[in-house]
Amino acid sequence: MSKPADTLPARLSSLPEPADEQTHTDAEFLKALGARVRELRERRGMTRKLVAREAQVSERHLAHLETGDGNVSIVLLRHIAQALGVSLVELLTSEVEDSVERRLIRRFLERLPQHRLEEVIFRLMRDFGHDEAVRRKRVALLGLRGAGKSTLGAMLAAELGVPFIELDKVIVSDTGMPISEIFSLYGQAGYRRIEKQTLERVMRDHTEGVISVGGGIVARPDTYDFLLSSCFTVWVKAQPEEHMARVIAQGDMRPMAGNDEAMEDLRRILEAREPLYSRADHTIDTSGETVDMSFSRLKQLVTS
Ligand SMILES: Nc1ncnc2c1ncn2[C@@H]1O[C@H](COP(=O)(O)OP(=O)(O)OP(=O)(O)O)[C@@H](O)[C@H]1O
Ligand SMILES: O=C(O)C1=C[C@@H](O)[C@@H](O)[C@H](O)C1
Ligand SMILES: [Mg+2]
Repeated sequence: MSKPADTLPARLSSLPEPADEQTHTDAEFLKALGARVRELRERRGMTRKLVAREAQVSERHLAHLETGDGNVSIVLLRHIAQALGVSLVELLTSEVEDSVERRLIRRFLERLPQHRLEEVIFRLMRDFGHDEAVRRKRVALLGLRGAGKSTLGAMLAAELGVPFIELDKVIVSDTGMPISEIFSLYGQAGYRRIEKQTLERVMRDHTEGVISVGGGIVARPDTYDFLLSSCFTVWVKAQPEEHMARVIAQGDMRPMAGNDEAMEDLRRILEAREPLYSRADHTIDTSGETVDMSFSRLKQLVTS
């Protein structure tokens, strides 16, 4: 049997009834939500009229919401969030619950134009996606054909006593088809899809190693960003004429066969990929160098 209220200890009898307490908490919540909407709107320099128009709510309704007097539907709240350029979750999360650091980062990102965000993601992934020490244990060599990735990569792996993985060769062995056949069957897009999956698997399987990747890996931004954020990357570079001479000297007469048109193609590809290859952690220009000279520079770069 329950005790009458007047016999309850003073501490308990002074507490609000559960129903009153709920009403109080709801009112607090609506007030905080309203304040947040207003703050976001003002931070964006948007008038109430503009937000109301974009969210398709009446200005009066929005004013009520901002003062904590209106209890809007979830659908309207979603429209308001969209008009303010935030997610529903962000709208509902009180900044008080956030650390100062998170708030600063969010404000900084809000001020950045959309086109800079991709670069921010890349840098965050590269610098914080993996522990820097872990990332440096996997060295990836990239660059055009004939750059010296296989030659220098094998030497470096032997020197460091780690496995040497040639991504193109792993793909050939997995699929049982030469690269040219994969290209003609599945196209470049198909090859890049396989390349992405293979790279992800190689990264899962190897916490250390030297990896040589195909020159075209830069074609797919997500694969390339993943590579840059998972490995210590070195662009092995050479002059176009030298790329051509080395490939021909190897007896590789694929599309590059010594003619002016192929040379022109090579120059064009190198030029187009230059800004992408330059995103690697380091570059070594092997032009006019012997293999030993380039190797000792690579070794120093990786071990310093
Ligand atoms: N300084 C140098 N550094 C590296 N390789 C050099 C250098 N000078 C000459 N070479 C020669 O260039 C060739 C480079 O071929 P390698 O197969 O290593 O290139 P790759 O970047 O792996 O090309 P691919 O993309 O076709 O696999 C080798 O025959 C190597 O001996
Ligand atoms: O540079 C390129 O575009 C390519 C290089 C090869 O390693 C392969 O990845 C493929 O043949 C494409
Ligand atoms: Mg190679």
